[in-house]
Amino acid sequence: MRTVAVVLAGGVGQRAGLGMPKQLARIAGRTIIEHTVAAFEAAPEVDEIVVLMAAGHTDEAARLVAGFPKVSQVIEGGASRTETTWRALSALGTQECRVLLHDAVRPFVEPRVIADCVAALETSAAVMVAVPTSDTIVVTGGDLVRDIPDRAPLRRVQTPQCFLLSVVREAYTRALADPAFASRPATDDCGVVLRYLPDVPIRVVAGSEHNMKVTHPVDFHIAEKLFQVTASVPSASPETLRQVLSGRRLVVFGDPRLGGLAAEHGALASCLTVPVSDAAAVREALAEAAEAGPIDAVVLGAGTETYAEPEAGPSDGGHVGASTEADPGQAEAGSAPDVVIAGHLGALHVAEAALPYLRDTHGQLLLHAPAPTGAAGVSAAAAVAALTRFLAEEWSGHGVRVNCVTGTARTSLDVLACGGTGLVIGSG
Ligand SMILES: Nc1ccn([C@@H]2O[C@H](COP(=O)(O)OP(=O)(O)OP(=O)(O)O)[C@@H](O)[C@H]2O)c(=O)n1
Ligand SMILES: C[C@](O)(CO)[C@H](O)COP(=O)(O)O
Repeated sequence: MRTVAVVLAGGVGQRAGLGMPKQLARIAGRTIIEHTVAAFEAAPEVDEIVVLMAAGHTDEAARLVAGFPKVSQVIEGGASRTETTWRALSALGTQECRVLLHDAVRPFVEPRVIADCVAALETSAAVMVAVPTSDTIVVTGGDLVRDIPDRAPLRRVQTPQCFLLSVVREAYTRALADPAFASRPATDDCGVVLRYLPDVPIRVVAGSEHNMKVTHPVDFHIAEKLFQVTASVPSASPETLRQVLSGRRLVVFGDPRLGGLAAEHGALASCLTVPVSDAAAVREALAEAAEAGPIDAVVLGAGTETYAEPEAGPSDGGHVGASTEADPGQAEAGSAPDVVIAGHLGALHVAEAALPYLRDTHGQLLLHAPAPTGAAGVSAAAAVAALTRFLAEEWSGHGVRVNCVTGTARTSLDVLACGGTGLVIGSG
């Protein structure tokens, strides 16, 4: 039986107050709806994704999700969440399937939650995701407290809410035929099943505190921070790496290991050993590399391993390897530590020089952040992370992705292959 994830993005986001649907707001360089669709695209249990989008924004949604092969339809949503769900159910045809109804504005849904939901559908026709409440919940009447229910069995409800199609469709058919439903609509899909098919048990799967719903203005700040601390990339398979890298031209400043590893997967990698603290030298080197053909990715290498040599004393802030700085003594004695000069300034120089080439190929810039050790390392790493997020946002208009990594050459390849932007992997 196929499993279809339905991403409900039909709302207008009134409470968020952006003046546009909040699912189109960017967090960590990507719209919320893209993050959410990406979560289901990556879930092996999901075969197909159907997107329901607010009226007037379906073309934009279709453009945003065009790169996700599992997306089969982008449909206009309804005036209420219930109506949007009904449109989705109507679009799914008559053949039985598993349906995962998910709020587009819950972009942090975790692989474990999706897997648990699909597994629970093996034995239950209706599945809800929920977490215990850490607040005391009260029942009010006017401005008075009427009751304080026992907190232990209370749960806060999340999505996805998952069903066999025939079951959820029957519940909605009954609800829409009931004149009382319009005056007291359900706030979630399990509520429709509970009210109209009370004999169908609804299984509860443990949700996650990360699976927040972006609803109010403050949630954008929380979500941005959550993306920063939870960012990770899956380990790409050799087939994926070959698919992504084969025939692609990579220019790597420093880090010959990364260039070599990329070449093993079919990339055409050029490793440049120019001093990245010299903006003109970086520009010239890239111009020369571009003579050989379009550039798909530019990497500022020489990260962790080069900066965090154990023998580097705190006085010099770590040294920059010869692979990045042809002449490590280039940075003037007594000036900023090399880790700042090559790590931060080098990132600025490489980014500035790379944009014209990456714009042409809709390519990717990958910056290696210095290891966040010592005052110089910590501040340089933070600067490169902030630069990454800023450029990811700014360059998304050019179709150029920007990511940052502190880690091994292999992790860098995973980041190059992951399709994300604005990611800071391996440090905050
Ligand atoms: N007519 C609607 C209303 C809501 N939703 C979706 O249901 C999810 C949860 O709804 P909510 O947070 O209330 O989103 P909005 O309706 O956009 O927000 P608001 O109520 O503040 O306007 C969102 O992904 C939203 O896009 C939908 O598909 N169709
Ligand atoms: C479905 C839901 O996310 C479960 O908590 C919630 O009920 C949606 O409510 P909203 O008012 O449409 O955001």
